Amino acid sequence: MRLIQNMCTIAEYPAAGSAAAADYCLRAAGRRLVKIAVLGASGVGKTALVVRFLTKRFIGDYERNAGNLYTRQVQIEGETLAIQVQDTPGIQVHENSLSCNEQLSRCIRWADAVVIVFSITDYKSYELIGQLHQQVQQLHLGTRLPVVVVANKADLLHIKQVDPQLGLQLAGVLGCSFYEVSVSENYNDVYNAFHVLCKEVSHKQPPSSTPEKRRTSLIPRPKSPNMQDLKRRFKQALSAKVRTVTSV
Ligand SMILES: Nc1nc2c(ncn2[C@@H]2O[C@H](COP(=O)(O)OP(=O)(O)OP(=O)(O)O)[C@@H](O)[C@H]2O)c(=O)[nH]1
Repeated sequence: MRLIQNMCTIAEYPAAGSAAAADYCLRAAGRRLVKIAVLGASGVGKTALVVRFLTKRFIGDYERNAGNLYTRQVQIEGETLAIQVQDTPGIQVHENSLSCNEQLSRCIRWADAVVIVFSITDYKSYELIGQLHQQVQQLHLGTRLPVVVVANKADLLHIKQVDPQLGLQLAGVLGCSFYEVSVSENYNDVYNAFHVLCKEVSHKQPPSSTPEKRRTSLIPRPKSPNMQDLKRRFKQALSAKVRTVTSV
């Protein structure tokens, strides 16, 4: 959708180079960077969620998502953080096994935090959560990546297939935070889900150095003059002058 593409899109499903360049720019501006991947089955409202968070607006229809990366700044506990949000293409399930392609694995590895979305109107999307969480853990062995489980489309109670309570229980078992939201009807819950994630990541990261400090460390200090060399050159200059005077 045009609106989405005009927003602060950095790259289409970033190749390692472009994502690294974007990271570099943000970090060079002295901002701490929080990278969030949004995962879930197709049609659960991932793009709608990301766009709602970034623009506060709900837009009904989107083209099928190819995976866009967006950036913006947020205030967390008085500090301005740069955040990047990676929207991912809907995940396909084949015979109950999750096919996690290379793009998706790269995206999970890249992330500092993950939002796993399901729709209360789609039981299969709920069943995917455990598998997605497992993928995240496998790709971040030895670290506990902050994960939020989001149950979306809370406004569609009349066609609900999953009791949001189940989502809450599962999130508890997996050790994740849980938010029940209606992207179409409520901005605050969406904001809170991302906010809590940013806070968790920022608490884990070391504080950033100021841009001023960075700049000074990048510019090499001039070498102190070599006194022996200066003396030698001075003597040479003097003797040349004497020679010129004698020859006159
Ligand atoms: N009623 C209602 N509809 C929603 C809500 N969130 C998203 N939708 C609709 O659900 C449909 C799918 O939303 P998308 O954001 O495109 O879903 P996605 O997960 O990005 O889909 P893929 O690109 O296929 O992965 C769209 O028609 C949205 O308008 C919600 O909270 N309530």
